[in-house]
Amino acid sequence: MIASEFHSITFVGPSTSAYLIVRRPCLSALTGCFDAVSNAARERDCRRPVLSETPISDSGQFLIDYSPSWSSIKMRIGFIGAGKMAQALARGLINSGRIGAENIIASSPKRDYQFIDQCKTLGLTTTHDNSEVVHKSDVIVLAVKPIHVSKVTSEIAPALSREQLVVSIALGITIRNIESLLPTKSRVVRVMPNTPAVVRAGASAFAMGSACRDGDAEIVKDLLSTVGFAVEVPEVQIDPVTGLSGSGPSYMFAAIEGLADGGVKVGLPRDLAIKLAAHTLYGAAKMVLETGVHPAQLKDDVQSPGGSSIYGMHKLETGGLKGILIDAVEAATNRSRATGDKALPRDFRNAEMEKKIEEEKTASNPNNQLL
Ligand SMILES: NC(=O)C1=CN([C@@H]2O[C@H](COP(=O)(O)OP(=O)(O)OC[C@H]3O[C@@H](n4cnc5c(N)ncnc54)[C@H](OP(=O)(O)O)[C@@H]3O)[C@@H](O)[C@H]2O)C=CC1
Ligand SMILES: O=C(O)[C@@H]1CCC=N1
Repeated sequence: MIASEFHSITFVGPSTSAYLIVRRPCLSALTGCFDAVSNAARERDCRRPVLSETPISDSGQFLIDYSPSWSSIKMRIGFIGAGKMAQALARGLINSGRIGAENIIASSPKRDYQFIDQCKTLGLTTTHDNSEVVHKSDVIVLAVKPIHVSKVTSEIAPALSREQLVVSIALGITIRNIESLLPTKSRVVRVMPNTPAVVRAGASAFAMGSACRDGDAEIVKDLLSTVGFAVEVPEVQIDPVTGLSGSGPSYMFAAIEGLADGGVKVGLPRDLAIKLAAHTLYGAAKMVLETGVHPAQLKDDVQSPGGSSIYGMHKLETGGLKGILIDAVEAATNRSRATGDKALPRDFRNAEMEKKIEEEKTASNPNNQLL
């Protein structure tokens, strides 16, 4: 807790609100007082506190409301790396109306104007200085390729405080590794999102680091739920999530393309074929989610005896459709695991890891290229 930011808490009424005197109206002020506030809240059987957006008096008095979610806090989000996934998340968050573009900053080393133009179109603040992102953010998203993680963590470490949450979306890099690269007790969360976050139809899983506080999982879930489905998982499941939903949009785009090619082959115009294919995947996914019926049953409902779809299905199974999908998820999961191991600085590897990395190099990645 930063003493200069925290003055006192006075409870008002039985359970739903209190006054907190702080000097700065930002999340760090609230999270800085978090222990005191949550202890007081727990005693009163209250839920997570939310700070009012504006002072209710000239003396820096803010209202804490215990009933709503964290979403009304003015959270500042910083992206280290402003590539495809960072932009998808930023665009999804902004389009939700929950986070203003003025509260998002993104950094990239590129001094050409493409990155700046893309971010400016979104209304984001941009910088080439990663520490500036840290200075201006409550939540810092590491959105760089795995090979750049150790470099950017060493750059941001001196500027980082325990009041900030570090969210890594980097392929394969473990929480333990990121924690080792940052100051002791840094609050680290590992997230695997996917690009449909851009249209707020993402699927993300997250795992909490060892120094995270009560309430951090809610902050992350709240943010990710703004751009789609979000679920907390044990970290051991993050590589499998990467193989399935993190990488999955690419499989599904290929499926749409393939279905559309089929449509074109049998005489449909290309643009119509793409629309029909996309709506078909969208509708099938929506049915699974909204009916709760097992996909095998929904598939059977389409296939009349001797009808067209069982003929199509026979072709797909002759080609091993489900087996290929299983192989794809498994291969991508293994690639995620191996990438994380290889991207570790040598100091963090042990003999067992080195052996696994060497085996993986020879078996499945003869060129051993890092991403
Ligand atoms: N794309 C996807 O669908 C998903 C990606 N991810 C993960 O997200 C991370 C980013 O992926 P993605 O957005 O696709 O990749 P991109 O290459 O599009 O973005 C990476 C960004 O990081 C920037 N960068 C490189 N070095 C630094 C540095 N030292 N400081 C700050 N920024 C730097 C790059 O700039 P420059 O272009 O100048 O090199 C680029 O803008 C990866 O770890 C990936 O595995 C996770 C889930 C899904
Ligand atoms: O392929 C990649 O590197 C990233 C990770 C998950 C999806 N895309």
